[in-house]
Amino acid sequence: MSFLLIKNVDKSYEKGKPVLKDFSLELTKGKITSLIGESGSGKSTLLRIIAGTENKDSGVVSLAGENILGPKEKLVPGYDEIQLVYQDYKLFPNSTVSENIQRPLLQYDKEYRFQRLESILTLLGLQPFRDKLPKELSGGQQQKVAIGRALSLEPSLILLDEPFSSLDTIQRRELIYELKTMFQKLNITVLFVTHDLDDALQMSDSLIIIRKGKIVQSGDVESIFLKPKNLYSAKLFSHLNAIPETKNSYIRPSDVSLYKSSGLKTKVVDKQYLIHYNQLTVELANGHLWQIEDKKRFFEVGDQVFLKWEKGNEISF
Ligand SMILES: Nc1ncnc2c1ncn2[C@@H]1O[C@H](COP(=O)(O)OP(=O)(O)OP(=O)(O)O)[C@@H](O)[C@H]1O
Repeated sequence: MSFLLIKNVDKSYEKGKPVLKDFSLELTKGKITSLIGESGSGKSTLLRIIAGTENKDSGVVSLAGENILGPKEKLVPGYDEIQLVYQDYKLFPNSTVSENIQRPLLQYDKEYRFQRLESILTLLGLQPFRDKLPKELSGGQQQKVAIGRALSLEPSLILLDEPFSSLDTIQRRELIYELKTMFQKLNITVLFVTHDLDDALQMSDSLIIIRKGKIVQSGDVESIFLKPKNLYSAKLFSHLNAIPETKNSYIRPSDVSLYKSSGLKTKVVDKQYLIHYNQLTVELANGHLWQIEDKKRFFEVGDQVFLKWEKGNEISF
């Protein structure tokens, strides 16, 4: 049964310029889902509508059967059980870590507040920083405080709006792993919005791809990778090489094998040293350029290289 239900939601800020178009989506309880889309595709608008802090023009959003209303329909916008975490943390700069985390709990009694605070500090490994100010913490630690603050109200749905964008790769990987494990343990439903496929895949196996306010494809990562519905979904995962004399057939660089003699004849025009292979740009007889992976780091610029791939690995639309 779906826990979060979004049905036929439309939203535009300006007449004739829809940001979300007949948008529908269902999430099951306790599942982490990544939503990926380029800048301006409507991701943040969608999250604000789900959180009840943005009005929609039409459609329905419900959580566990309860309709989520926008600011126009609800006196105090937002819901305790739905928490939105932003890229820029939005911490109170003059409040300590503990004060920031407890902030949403001010109307609760002292004992509950203290108990929530201690469990969150422990859960997120923030005990050593409890009396520090945000500016004394790293970006990753500040984001953990923001997530701790969101968790203080025991939400059942967490919406993450590009929360790792300002962190470096190592910090990001570590934090994503830590949070993913924690969300699973707490059985919290998470919708993680990003424009970075790597981050999306680190966080979950379930992916929604949106473009210009519409879902382009959704499902488990492997099935989207193996059977992308369109060029946009396919290109999110890797470069695509257009196969000559076909209409819309492509092959991924990782599926191409390199030979010294037989196969599709090409010439190396550029070589780039990458961590696991040399990335070669090769020119085909028709003048088209392909990208391929030289895992043995054998070929040099100017060499002839012949290419083959297994039948069935082509991606066709
Ligand atoms: N409050 C607003 N008022 C007017 N236009 C807005 C508002 N918020 C967003 N928009 C416009 O709606 C479109 C979608 O924006 P949105 O922030 O939802 O996309 P996004 O996918 O989250 O983009 P990004 O990754 O850059 O944050 C953009 O064209 C944006 O300029």
